[in-house]
Amino acid sequence: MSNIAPSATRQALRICSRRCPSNNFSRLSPRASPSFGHNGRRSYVSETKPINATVSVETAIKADQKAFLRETGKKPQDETMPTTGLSADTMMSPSAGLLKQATIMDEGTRPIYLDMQATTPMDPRVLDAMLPFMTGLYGNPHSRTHAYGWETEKAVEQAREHLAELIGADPKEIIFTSGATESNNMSIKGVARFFGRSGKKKHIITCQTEHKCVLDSCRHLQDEGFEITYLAVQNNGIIDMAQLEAAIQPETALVSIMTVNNEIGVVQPIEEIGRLCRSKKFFFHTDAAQAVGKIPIDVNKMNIDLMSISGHKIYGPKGIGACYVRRRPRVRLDPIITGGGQERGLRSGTLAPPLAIGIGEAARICKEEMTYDGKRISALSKRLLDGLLALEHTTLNGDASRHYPGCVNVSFAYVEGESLLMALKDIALSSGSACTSASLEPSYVLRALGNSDESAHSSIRFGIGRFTTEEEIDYVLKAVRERVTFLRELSPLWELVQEGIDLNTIEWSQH
Ligand SMILES: Cc1ncc(COP(=O)(O)O)c(C=O)c1O
Ligand code: FES
Repeated sequence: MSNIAPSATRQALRICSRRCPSNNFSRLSPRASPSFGHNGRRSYVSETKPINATVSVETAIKADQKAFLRETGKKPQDETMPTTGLSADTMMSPSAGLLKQATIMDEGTRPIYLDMQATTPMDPRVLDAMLPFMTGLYGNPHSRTHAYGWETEKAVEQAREHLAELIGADPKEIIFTSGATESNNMSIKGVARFFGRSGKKKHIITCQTEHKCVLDSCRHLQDEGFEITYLAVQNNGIIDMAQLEAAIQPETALVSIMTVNNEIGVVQPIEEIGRLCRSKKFFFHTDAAQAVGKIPIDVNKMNIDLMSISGHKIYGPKGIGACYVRRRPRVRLDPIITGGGQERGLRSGTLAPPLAIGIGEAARICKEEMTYDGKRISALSKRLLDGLLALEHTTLNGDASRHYPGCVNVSFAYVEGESLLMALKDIALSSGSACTSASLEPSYVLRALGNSDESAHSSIRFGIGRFTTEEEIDYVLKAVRERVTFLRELSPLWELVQEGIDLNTIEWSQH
């Protein structure tokens, strides 16, 4: 096996040792984790094999890098990073050892990953749980006549239990889907179509800062004759409860308001919304893709009737999600995918057991480690935010206290966000949600907060997660400070501001 073969185990060691001050590699000994050599052959690291407990991560990474260079004969990084101006030597220096080495396809050094709202890296423990179901345990969980089916079904049902435990639900209320997009479509279109059939319940309330998949589901329902209220948000990104109450009609069938916003991290008053919906006797759906596993959620305490969950936002696999659908009082909905009647008839089709088991394991770990992760992420977030706000003309977008700390969205006045992203190529960041980052339009979420186009254009989202380290935050702070200063010095507007000129008083001539 190649010395530098990528493997879940080696990643696990790096990740764990970063989190544990004792550097005790053996604490999280992975079970049989596969390694993939360059020849593509698989081998397993045994569970009991002793792991060198004295090697520091830094040394391990550097040794890996050396082996990589020896084996491939490659230069560490060809020439320079054009936008950072860092030479290959600098990139490989001990301080730049933070830049992770790629574990796939000889990619060389990789940016620091701070885009946790787009997706999270899979926890190696999740991969360990999934692997047997991608190899020997390949039964169809819906097969009732033999052990292959039974063993897979048992594992899938255990995964369902883990998900249910994380949100205080009954396992029977968990429906596996392909992700939060499908869960949102299923909840909103499903409830609307079921109750809209009578012609009496054809009104839905949502909010302008929802994820595109919620807004788009609502647009489709508008085409089918439903009336939708898109609530505005206040300047802090939170909805106004009085406005929500005022929007209610006798025809209202559903309210859909997200728990944590994916662009600015604000947390909506879910418990209050749930109480209001229950008292008015219509259903409450929440897109909790960015909230589940990160902040405590209890579907009963919060009177949530439907909830969307995504696997890849909680250190699980992509392509799997879940929808919580309340049984008492029973939520009725028209299924979108029909056929064999799996998943209580709400989502037909053979389940993907490795993915379902993966999201279940991810949920189990989240429940167990939420307090620990929460404390770490809050401390890192404070360090980052304090450092960023120490730069002049820099502001946090969204409410500072009703806020999930792992999502920090900041506007840097007089700097163009896309230029800053380009200048920060050694850090994986985004100026908004992954699905809209292809377009250079200013974020509709920031616009809904009342931000100007300029402010929305100068915003960057920093996503902190389970495996982010203090060293990474410090690297990011230093890089942002240097490059914001550099870009501002190029800006004529910044020069005017430095001269004490109020830009609002300037009359720009038109050509
Ligand atoms: C708030 C929110 N809802 C829904 C989604 C879509 O989730 P999935 O990728 O699982 O379909 C995302 C992910 O981008 C999200 O952040
Ligand atoms: S080695 Fe310390 S937590 Fe994993």
